[in-house]
Parts: sequence; structure tokens; C-alpha cells
Amino acid sequence: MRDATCTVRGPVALTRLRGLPPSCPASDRRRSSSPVTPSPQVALVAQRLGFTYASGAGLKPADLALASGETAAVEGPSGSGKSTLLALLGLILTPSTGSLAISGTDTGSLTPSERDLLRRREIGIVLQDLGLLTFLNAWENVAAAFGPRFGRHRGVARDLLGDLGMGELVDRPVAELSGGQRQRVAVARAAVKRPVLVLADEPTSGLDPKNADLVKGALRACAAQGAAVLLVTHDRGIAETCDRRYALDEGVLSPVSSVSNASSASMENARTDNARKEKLG
Ligand SMILES: Nc1ncnc2c1ncn2[C@@H]1O[C@H](COP(=O)(O)OP(=O)(O)OP(=O)(O)O)[C@@H](O)[C@H]1O
Repeated sequence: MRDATCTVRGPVALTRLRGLPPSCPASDRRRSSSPVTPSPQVALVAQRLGFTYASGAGLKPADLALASGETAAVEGPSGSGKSTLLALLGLILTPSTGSLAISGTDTGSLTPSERDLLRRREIGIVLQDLGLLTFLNAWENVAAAFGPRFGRHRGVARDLLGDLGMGELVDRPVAELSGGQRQRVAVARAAVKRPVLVLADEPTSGLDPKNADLVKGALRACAAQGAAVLLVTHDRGIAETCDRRYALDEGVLSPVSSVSNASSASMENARTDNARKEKLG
């Protein structure tokens, strides 16, 4: 079983974040030292993490921990808070309560620009609206994850799109791609920097089985390379392959512990989360 408990290293990790030269993303350093070996480090720890909209809806205080290389699926009905959870974990929303550490950095102690920097360097996100740049072509959208001087990342962007069955469409303007093709571009963009954390909102919705399998393969590859991967999904097939499963209902996040084919590891993780919740009251 992976041990996903950790101590949040506020000041030390913050120094590390500030000390990174702009030309050397943390993900690149990981790649150069160990291209495929998963790191045992903790990628994400959320404690009593919550958010309340003016309407009163949102996410009730939730605990969640993911180790590098671990995958998690979050399922729940419309309006249950899935996108809110993803926006919190992706540092898009600032929590109303609780704490969130990404890769050992306590995000609550960061300035807005440091949060942006941490998000750009360590997190890959596939949002529901995808957020692609329609004036760029497919590979440019993927490479744009590296920032304004993205041309030097042309090769890796094109290769990744090829892995996703988009080899013949790499030069096609995004405006001329189908919804499913755009979805694969968004997944490639989230994965291309080998982030510590990959978040995806319904990454296989609208895809035919063959292309859904390509997307699942790309996300599995992210985990194999050491990313923690958290998906919001209604796809039972993809959820059942994840190390952990969670249900969200009316803003309450709970581990799913009665999954028929869940591995003993994920069952144990669910029990650990429950125990942690009880401890925290
Ligand atoms: N900007 C907002 N202001 C007020 N309430 C909001 C806002 N955004 C979302 N909500 C409410 O918060 C709750 C959770 O919304 P959220 O979008 O996280 O749900 P979801 O599970 O992602 O839904 P879906 O599956 O339909 O995308 C809902 O009741 C929603 O109406």
C-alpha cells in the first residue's frame, strides 16, 4: 500500500519554489534525473479543504491525499461540487476553509503570483470548456503549456499528439478540429510538462471507445511517469481502474469503499481517509 500521509513543508518548499530558475521547470528536472521511475513522494494533501459560494453551495470541508503515481476518480451527480473540487485543487479557486499542499508546498502561504507559478509548473488541468487557443494549431496549443517561447517544444508536443491518435492533425488549426479531437489536444497539453498533478474534468466524455482508450492510456502514462492523477468522471470503466474512488454528493466528498473489484490497496486507502477524517473530527 502506498503511504500518502505527509508533513507539509511550508517555508522550505516555498524557498524551493522561489529558487527555481524560470528556464528550468521542476518537471524538467524530474525528467532528467528519472525519466520513468515513479517517485514515492506525496503530490497533494488537502485537509478540511472547502469552498462556499454566495449561494451557500460548494464543497464541504474535505480530506484528500494523493501520492505520486496514484490515480483517483471522483464521481457524483450534476451540481454535487466536482468542478469546484477540481478548481480548488488546480489553484483556480482560493479555499474558504482548510489547507492544500501541492508537492510539499503549502499553497495557503503563497502570494497570487506564486500560486500562478506553482500551477503552471506543477499542475496540468483539463477543464470542461478545454480552454484551447483557437488561433493556434494543435501542436502549438500543446507546446503553449511551456509558455510564450513554445517553439522549442514542438517535437515533444507533436509526439504526444501522435500517441493520442492525432498524428495527422498536429498542424490543423484547433478551430477546425472536432470536439473529441480538441479534447485530446487538451489532455496532451495537460500532460506535456510531466506535471506533479494532473486534474481532468470528464476527459473521455464525448469520445468513441477507441479514442477514449487513447486518452485513458495517456493519463495512465502520466501516472507511470510519477504524476498523481485525479479525474472527475462518469465513466465507470475508467473509475474502476483508479487506485482510489470518491463520491461527491451535495458537496460532501466520501471515499468509495464498497467497490466490488477495488484493489485491496484502494480499499486500504479509503479506510485510511476515513480514519483521518474521524481523527480530525
Ligand atoms: N459561481 C457560482 N456561484 C454560485 N453557486 C455556484 C457557482 N458555481 C457553482 N455553483 C453551485 O455550486 C454547486 C456545485 O457546482 P459544481 O459546478 O462544482 O458542480 P458539478 O458537480 O461540477 O456539476 P456538473 O456535473 O453539472 O458540472 C452547485 O450547486 C452550483 O449551482
